[in-house]
Amino acid sequence: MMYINNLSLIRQKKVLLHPTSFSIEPNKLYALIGHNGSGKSSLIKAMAGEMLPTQGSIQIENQDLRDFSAKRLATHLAYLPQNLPDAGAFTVYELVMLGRYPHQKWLQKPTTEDYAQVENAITLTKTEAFRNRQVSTLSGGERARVWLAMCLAQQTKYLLLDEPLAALDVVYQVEVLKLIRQLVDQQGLGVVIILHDLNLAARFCDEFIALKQGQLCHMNDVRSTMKKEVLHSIFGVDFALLDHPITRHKVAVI
Ligand SMILES: Nc1ncnc2c1ncn2[C@@H]1O[C@H](COP(=O)(O)OP(=O)(O)OP(=O)(O)O)[C@@H](O)[C@H]1O
Repeated sequence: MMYINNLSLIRQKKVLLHPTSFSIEPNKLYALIGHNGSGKSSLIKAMAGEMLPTQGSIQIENQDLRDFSAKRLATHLAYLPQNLPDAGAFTVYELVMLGRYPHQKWLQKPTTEDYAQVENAITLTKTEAFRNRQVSTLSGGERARVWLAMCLAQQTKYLLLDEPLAALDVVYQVEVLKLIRQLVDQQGLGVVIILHDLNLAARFCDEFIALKQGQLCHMNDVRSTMKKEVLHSIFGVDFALLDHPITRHKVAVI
């Protein structure tokens, strides 16, 4: 389990996150939603240990995040930031292999397990076709899948993904969500994913976590979230709910 205990974030006198408590279970896929600027990236950064809490704490497997070395933390959780870093001259294969770093010993060559996990991550994300290309030469969507492959190669219990679909075409948006759903169901991962598409979130996720002006304003399952009054309370606009054969709930802003 991952526990967020009374966490608040203040930067330059601005409250990014008011005191917030909730927990993340393995075997569940959580959609983190809310307006632009509501604090989603800040919260996920803090959960990844990339932003220090102003107050409160985050615990993973009953230990405070601040007590983990960066390397050991990276064996528990993988974080995909919204703005992907420059991968320099790395090839796709080399970048995905970097995901194995937390499992490797100092100056040790990759093990059979490392090679196997890299192959698996490349296959799952359908990035074989450009495995030997430099990451910098890839399209935005291809690059996003490669960084996801690096996170998967890390083989962690928790995945924290900040808008991983933003650069993907409609086909890959669904492909990636199907893959993440499969990892949750078959390998028991706990995944938090920032999404703006409520229909995709309703189709693939188990729970919604909603922020509004730095406040956790709602956390509940899909059925309890996909209601006009709940969505109105989160986003402040009117929604129509339409029947849809696959998603069960189809949302339209009106
Ligand atoms: N280090 C910082 N110092 C001051 N303000 C910050 C800092 N980081 C974020 N903010 C502000 O905090 C608010 C929340 O930012 P955050 O990136 O968490 O929002 P978000 O919900 O992820 O938004 P989006 O959907 O646009 O990505 C924004 O108003 C942002 O400008």
